[in-house]
This record gives sequence, C-alpha cells and structure tokens, in this order.
Amino acid sequence: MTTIHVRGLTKRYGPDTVVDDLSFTVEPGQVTGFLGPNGAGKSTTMRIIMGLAAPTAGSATLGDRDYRDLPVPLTEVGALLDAAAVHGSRKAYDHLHALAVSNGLPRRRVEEVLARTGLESVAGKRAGGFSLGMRQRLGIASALLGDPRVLIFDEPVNGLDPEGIRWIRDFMRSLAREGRAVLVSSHLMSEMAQTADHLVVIGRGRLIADTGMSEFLRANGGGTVLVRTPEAGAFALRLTAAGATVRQGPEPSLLVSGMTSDEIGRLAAYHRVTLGELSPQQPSLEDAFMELTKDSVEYQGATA
Ligand SMILES: Nc1ncnc2c1ncn2[C@@H]1O[C@H](COP(=O)(O)OP(=O)(O)OP(=O)(O)O)[C@@H](O)[C@H]1O
Repeated sequence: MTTIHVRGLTKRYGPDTVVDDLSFTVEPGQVTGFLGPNGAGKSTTMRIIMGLAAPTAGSATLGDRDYRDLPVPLTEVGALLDAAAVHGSRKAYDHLHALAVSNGLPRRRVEEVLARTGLESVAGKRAGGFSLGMRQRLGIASALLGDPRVLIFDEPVNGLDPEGIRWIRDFMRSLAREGRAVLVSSHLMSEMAQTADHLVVIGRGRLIADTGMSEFLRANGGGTVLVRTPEAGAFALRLTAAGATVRQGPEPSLLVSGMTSDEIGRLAAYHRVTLGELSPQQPSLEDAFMELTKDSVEYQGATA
C-alpha cells in the first residue's frame, strides 16, 4: 500500500509563491480529487510529486520515498500530466513497447495495458491521428505499464466528450477499487462529485479544505429547504421572525435556511399556511466550491 505524503510543500518562482506550505495525504483505495481554480498550484504540486520540479521547501513523497529515489519509478507511480506529450509519429504499440523496454518491463504488459484501455484495435495506428479521447487512453496505458500502486491524473477529462468523460471516471474508480491511490485534479467541482471519495481543495497554493466527499456535501450547501406556498410573502415574514434566512426561490417558492423541513412544516401548520411543497435541497456542489474558493481566485471577471 502506497500513500502520497505532501508535507509543508512550498514552491516559489521568483517573487511568486505558487505552492504555499501545503500538506495533505492521498490514501490507497480511494480517488482523491485535487481541486482548485485555474492557477491554484495543482499542476505544480503534481509535477513536484513526479520529480519534475524541485520544491523550494517541504516534501512530497511516495510511501516515504522521494520520486528520485525510486529504483523503477514506473512500477510505483504512473501519471497522466499532459496527453499531448505522446510522439505523434509513433504507433501506439511502439510507444508503449519503447517505454516498457527502457524501464525493463516485460512485453506482455504492453498487451495488457492496451486491452485494459480498449486500444487493441488501434495499437498499430500512429498516435498523431488519434482523437483527444484516444490520446488520453494511450497516456493512461503508459501510466499503467508498470502496474503502479499510485496514479496521478492532471485534468484528465478536459476537452473530452461525455462518453470519454464517463470512461475516465469509471476507470479511475476501478483503479481505486483495486487498492491503488488515485490523485486527480480538476478546476470543476461538478466533475469530482461523481468520482472522488476524498477532496483536497487549494487556492493560491494554500490548503482550503481536506475532507471526505460526504462530509463536504453535508457541510456545504446542505440545509436549504424549498417551500412552495400561495402565501409566500406572508409566510416569508413568519419564517424570518422564527429565525430563518429566506431567499426568493422559483416563483412562488422560498428557499429557507436555518430551519429544518420539520420545523418549517410545524410553523406552517401553526399559522394555517397551505404548503404545496416542502423539500430539502440537494446542495449545489458548484456553489459550495465557488463559495469556498472565492477569495482565492486570482482574476475574477467583473460581475454584471
Ligand atoms: N515554470 C514556471 N515558472 C513560473 N511560474 C510558473 C511556472 N509553472 C507554473 N507557474 C505559475 O504557478 C501558478 C500555478 O500554476 P499551476 O499550473 O500549478 O496551477 P493549476 O492549479 O494547475 O492551474 P491550471 O488549472 O490552470 O493548470 C500559476 O500562476 C503559473 O503561472
């Protein structure tokens, strides 16, 4: 079992601190979503974990070893950092084969990863003619070649069609089910909702949240109740008087927070208010994420 440990990680480029005293762990057997707005420092952190950039301070280790100290890194950690990195003139099979040979891995692994990523039928084709989705699969096949216990994906679904997105999501989940530690970055909360078990959220290089997905859902955006009533105006006043916060929902409804649906129902019965609907709302993940990261977005567009 291999865990990624990031401890007090800091990276400066000239005067800019792009990763700032960041600490978190990525546990085996689950998908950890690494979230943050554009420019938050996700790619930099992943590049440091993969030994592609040196930290200014702190460390990022794989099972307590630096990437540079791993004897055959491909057998310990695989990464998809940039799908465009594959040599376009090479055939998929040849690309994987060259990678296997240079890492001392058996040829059968090439067949195995081609099968696992559904690329068998295009193994003899040049990667240059591949769609983005197929290039992503080839990048993932490369990452899996050494059967590593840790996998790192940087924005893997960027630019993919819905089918490609679904495939990657399912694939990441299956890797976690096999007991691997999977770290996947995104700047979109909604993407993580269906994939991640755990969330690490950063903004301006700093840790904002490190939490289980279900805890995150409970803590953010939960507790709003939609109330539909023909007497919306009058009931809003009753609710506010009882201590709730009330916003206008889609007409003629109210969005109430600070009271449970049971309490709202009792208040309505007491004042003989007719209710057409009383439903606890699913938290909007995107809203929760925006709220969490709003102070750490570097360039905010002017709001209309
Ligand atoms: N080699 C470098 N030299 C100077 N600045 C850099 C370098 N690499 C990254 N940066 C800066 O570090 C900051 C963080 O970038 P990074 O790519 O890690 O963020 P990110 O969270 O992955 O964002 P995105 O989702 O846009 O890729 C950015 O402001 C970027 O311009």
